[in-house]
Amino acid sequence: MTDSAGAKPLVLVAACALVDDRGRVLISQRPEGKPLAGLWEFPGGKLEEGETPEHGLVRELNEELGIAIELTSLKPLTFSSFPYPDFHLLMPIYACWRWLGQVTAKEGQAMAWVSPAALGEYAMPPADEPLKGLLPGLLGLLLESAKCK
Ligand SMILES: Nc1nc2c([nH]c(=O)n2[C@H]2C[C@H](O)[C@@H](COP(=O)(O)OP(=O)(O)OP(=O)(O)O)O2)c(=O)[nH]1
Ligand SMILES: [Mg+2]
Repeated sequence: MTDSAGAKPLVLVAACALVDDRGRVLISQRPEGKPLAGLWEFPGGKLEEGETPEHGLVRELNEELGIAIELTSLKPLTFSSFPYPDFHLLMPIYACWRWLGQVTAKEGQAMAWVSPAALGEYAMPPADEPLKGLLPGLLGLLLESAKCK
């Protein structure tokens, strides 16, 4: 097996589908100079040492978007596990319907609010490809089964 256990570092990234009152999700474009530049992703980033996924995501969304989120507003949605050439990505993805403040591109990134059904029109990292088809149904299920808003 080429992708044997322990061969590559495991990188933990937490990401979030922020959902607005029209049911659209926020994606942002990875800037020039970063790996996977130009691709559209869910806001979030690498966890720091000792950080839980929820705390890391609250920090990242504040840094990247200037918003404040309560830990309990982050609803686990699904995850991605993907073998990049240099590392293995493990990325829990949350959904969030509630935040404080105006969503602002703090790092100059391009942003778009898109219908979950239209995610297929955007070029996203390979780790996100399976999510495109899953998200509309998963968000609907989560909304039906829990008080998310
Ligand atoms: N945030 C995010 N990262 C993703 C997604 N899909 C995906 O493969 N990734 C990968 C790209 C990167 O290898 C990694 C995130 O790393 P990053 O460098 O953007 O992390 P960061 O926001 O902490 O940025 P930095 O401080 O390291 O510059 O996860 C996604 O939907 N959202
Ligand atoms: Mg990031």
